[in-house]
Amino acid sequence: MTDGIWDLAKGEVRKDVGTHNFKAWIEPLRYGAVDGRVLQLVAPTDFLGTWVAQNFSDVILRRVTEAGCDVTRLVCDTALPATRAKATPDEAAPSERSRAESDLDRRFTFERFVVGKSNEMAHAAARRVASGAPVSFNPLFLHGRVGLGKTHLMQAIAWQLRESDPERRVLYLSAEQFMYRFVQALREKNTMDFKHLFRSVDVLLVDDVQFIAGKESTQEEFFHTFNALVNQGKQVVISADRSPSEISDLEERITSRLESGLVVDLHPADYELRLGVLQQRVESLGEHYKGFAVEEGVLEFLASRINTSIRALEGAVTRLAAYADLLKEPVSLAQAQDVLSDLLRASQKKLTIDDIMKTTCEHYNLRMSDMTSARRSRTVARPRQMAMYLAKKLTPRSYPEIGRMFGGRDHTTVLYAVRKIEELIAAEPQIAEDAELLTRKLDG
Ligand SMILES: Nc1ncnc2c1ncn2[C@@H]1O[C@H](COP(=O)(O)OP(=O)(O)OP(=O)(O)O)[C@@H](O)[C@H]1O
Repeated sequence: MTDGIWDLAKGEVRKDVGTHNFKAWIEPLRYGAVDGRVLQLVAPTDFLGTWVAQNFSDVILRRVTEAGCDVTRLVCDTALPATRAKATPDEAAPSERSRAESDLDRRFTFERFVVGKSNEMAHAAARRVASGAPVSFNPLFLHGRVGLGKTHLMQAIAWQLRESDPERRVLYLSAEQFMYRFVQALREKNTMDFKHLFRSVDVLLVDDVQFIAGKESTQEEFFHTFNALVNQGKQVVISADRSPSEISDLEERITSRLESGLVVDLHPADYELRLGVLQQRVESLGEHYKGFAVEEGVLEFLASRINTSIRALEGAVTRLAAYADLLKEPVSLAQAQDVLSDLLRASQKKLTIDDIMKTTCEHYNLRMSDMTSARRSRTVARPRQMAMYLAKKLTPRSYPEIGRMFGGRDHTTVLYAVRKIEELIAAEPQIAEDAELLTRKLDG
């Protein structure tokens, strides 16, 4: 490719993005090089480069390809990466790596997000923000343990907002990148540019905000950026691995600011959601690995056994797909257990009898002391038997051990309780439902 092709493509990009965007973001770019199918453009500042890569990649790549140079990825840096052709991915220049990380992931869209009970609130709030309607809660704060879909939802918001209005300035970045850029601006003594650029966005999405806890000047800058945007009625979306009040080393004023909008929790995925994600992954991997299939019961088994994170579920399916590709036949349950044995072991939940007692008490509205007391009234005795039954079913504890934990009871009492509940499950729908519900709650 030559400068000429870039000039040609630029003219078309201008039509796509409008004069305002063109002047602000595209005009300052210089043609760098084409390396394989990677187009390298040179940006005057780091921020501008990130912005272009995040907001205009698609249109630039399309127009350059139409102009005669087939490219599939855009890198926008302040300088040309040194002879990358020979570098392995691990050796690629650091700026190259951080640029790649700053791009939105194509897979993280609403279409590919499976909704279940545990994430429906977060999904609904994200959809609301992504609709682009006037802000009703600011910020939207999403939190949850690792791998439950925070980044996916944040990026889905960014994709949709950009798609519905390419003029809208939507910036997604991790808190770490925010800090990195801020420190760089300090070093290069251009904090004014930094402030101006961050404050001119329409929507700011900052992922993993717990990262800036304890980092004083970054927190300070983040706080001012945040306030400036919220005061102008610009939408802010934040994510973290815990709720604002649980992030230690975060200044009090920031915590209360973060709590001032809508705080939504992504809960660990329940069985149905896990199964839904597995089915979706098998379907989408089937497009790459022709004929990839698993035998009946395999996904149900994995959904019941892998309950750590959705990321772990995805990893499991990817591994099965690679295996099936070698095998050229549907994966059986025994093969899946074998191929994923390490994952299955790591996911085995260490459920305690205390957990079981607690959940059972919550369900029947009893006190923990009722589990170990000598009271025999039906309202207490039946739930206690249920808890014993669950303890036997869901933990490796023996009858005598369970008896000891339930207030020093004899092992025959536990044996009787287990049999009794089994009988009742077969005879009384209400008991069967209780047992099912509690098992789900405890076993993920
Ligand atoms: N509901 C869902 N439907 C489909 N895929 C999902 C869902 N939730 C999570 N995933 C997938 O699981 C993986 C992990 O999700 P994501 O990166 O969003 O997690 P996270 O909560 O941001 O975790 P971390 O804090 O580790 O960054 C991603 O590949 C994502 O696409």
